[in-house]
Amino acid sequence: MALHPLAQYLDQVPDFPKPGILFSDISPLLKSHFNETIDALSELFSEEEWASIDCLAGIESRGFIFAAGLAYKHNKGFIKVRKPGKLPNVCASIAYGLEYGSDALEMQKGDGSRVVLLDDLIATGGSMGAAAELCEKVGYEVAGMACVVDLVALNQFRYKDMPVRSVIQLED
Ligand SMILES: O=P(O)(O)OC[C@H]1O[C@H](OP(=O)(O)OP(=O)(O)O)[C@H](O)[C@@H]1O
Ligand SMILES: Nc1ncnc2[nH]cnc12
Repeated sequence: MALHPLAQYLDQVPDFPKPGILFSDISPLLKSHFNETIDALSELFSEEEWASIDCLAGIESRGFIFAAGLAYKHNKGFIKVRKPGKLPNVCASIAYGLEYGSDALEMQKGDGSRVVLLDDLIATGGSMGAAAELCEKVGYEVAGMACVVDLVALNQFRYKDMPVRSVIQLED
């Protein structure tokens, strides 16, 4: 598959934040092509799908940027999936591993809304998987998952047979 034109605005940084990690930095993309990136994420879902979605859930911190942009574009609510110790009235938390470490995510109680989970990038799928599990644990229905960049070599991630949709697929 041809590389999406927005891929040229990613900066590939070797050995960050740890030796051996090739970090895909979205900073140039955010600075010059934010609207185009939100539009490309939006097109990953059909009009019918958007009509059936209640909220966008962003995974702290880079996921917040895209979930908030899409929430505004589609006039939907925004839900925070936060790192530990930041949210009051936490309903549940979950520990997970990611490409360069481990962490935990926390959420407040859900209300049965249908949510789409958003992040900037999927590497091992640890963060997205934990967030999806947590959404269901606190009482949301996961209607979809999406990110800007999929590091395809690092994951074959599925949550309950649901793929993570992505704008840019980086093969290596
Ligand atoms: O698929 P995975 O192996 O889980 O890696 C992907 C996650 O790693 C990064 O988050 P990070 O925890 O570095 O937080 P940040 O968004 O605050 O930079 C990125 O934003 C994803 O959430
Ligand atoms: N290689 C990578 N680049 C940017 N963010 C990441 N999060 C996890 N792995 C990453």
